[in-house]
Amino acid sequence: MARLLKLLKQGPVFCAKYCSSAMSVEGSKKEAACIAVENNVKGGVIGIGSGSTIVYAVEKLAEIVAEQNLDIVCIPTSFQARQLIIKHGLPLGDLETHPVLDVCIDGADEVDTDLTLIKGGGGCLLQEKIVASCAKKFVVIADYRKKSNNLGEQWTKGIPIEVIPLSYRCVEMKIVSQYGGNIDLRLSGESKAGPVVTDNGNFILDWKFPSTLDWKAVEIFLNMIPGVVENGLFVNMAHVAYFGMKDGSVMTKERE
Ligand SMILES: O=C(CO)[C@H](O)[C@H](O)COP(=O)(O)O
Repeated sequence: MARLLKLLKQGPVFCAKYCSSAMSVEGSKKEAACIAVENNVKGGVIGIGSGSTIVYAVEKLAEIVAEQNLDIVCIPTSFQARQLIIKHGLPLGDLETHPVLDVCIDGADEVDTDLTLIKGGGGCLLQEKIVASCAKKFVVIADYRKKSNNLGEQWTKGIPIEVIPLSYRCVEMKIVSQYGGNIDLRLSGESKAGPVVTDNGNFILDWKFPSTLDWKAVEIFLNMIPGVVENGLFVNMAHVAYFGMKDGSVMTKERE
């Protein structure tokens, strides 16, 4: 109890839930997702992110919509998100009819102390960034492995960059000549020979950057390269992050 009281006094970083047993990664994703939905969804237009953590958020959303008879519309950020919304019987909308969202909830691959994010581990960064940019509030949900002091400490696969297929070699060369590091074209693996093709028909480059950089400058540089459609750096976008911690607590970090 003393530890709980101490955590509750920690200003914007506080413990929303506490239990003493060690939590699995999946358990911590679920805790973060549930608290984020409880705290941020009161109805209205909701952006639904992609990945494994968002699955728990949609389950919780379906639960509270049924319990509280909430009036919502869900805007998907990917094919996966659309299927999740449909599976749970939630109202499906799009940006054409709902260009302003009340809140967007999404996972992340890494979150630094400024709430700068790397996203796109699941290859959905383009639609994720578009939908998040239309939301009055962008809420990130993540397990403890995603919380980091500097980008690259936790997520070692690099910054995903969505590119028009014919441009991928030229884009690679321009990035490496400006900043260094190395780049892999993301491949499908065993499911299909050849590159991953995004929901938008593009390729993904994963850039392993050499050091901590000025992320806003990098984001702008990347998006100025002809052939780049979007990159997985989300700078000054997230308003709040919920981290499910190993001890079962949920840590909340707001952008300063
Ligand atoms: O950006 C994403 C997909 O493009 C995901 O939100 C990110 O990869 C986190 O996924 P998970 O919740 O499975 O850890």
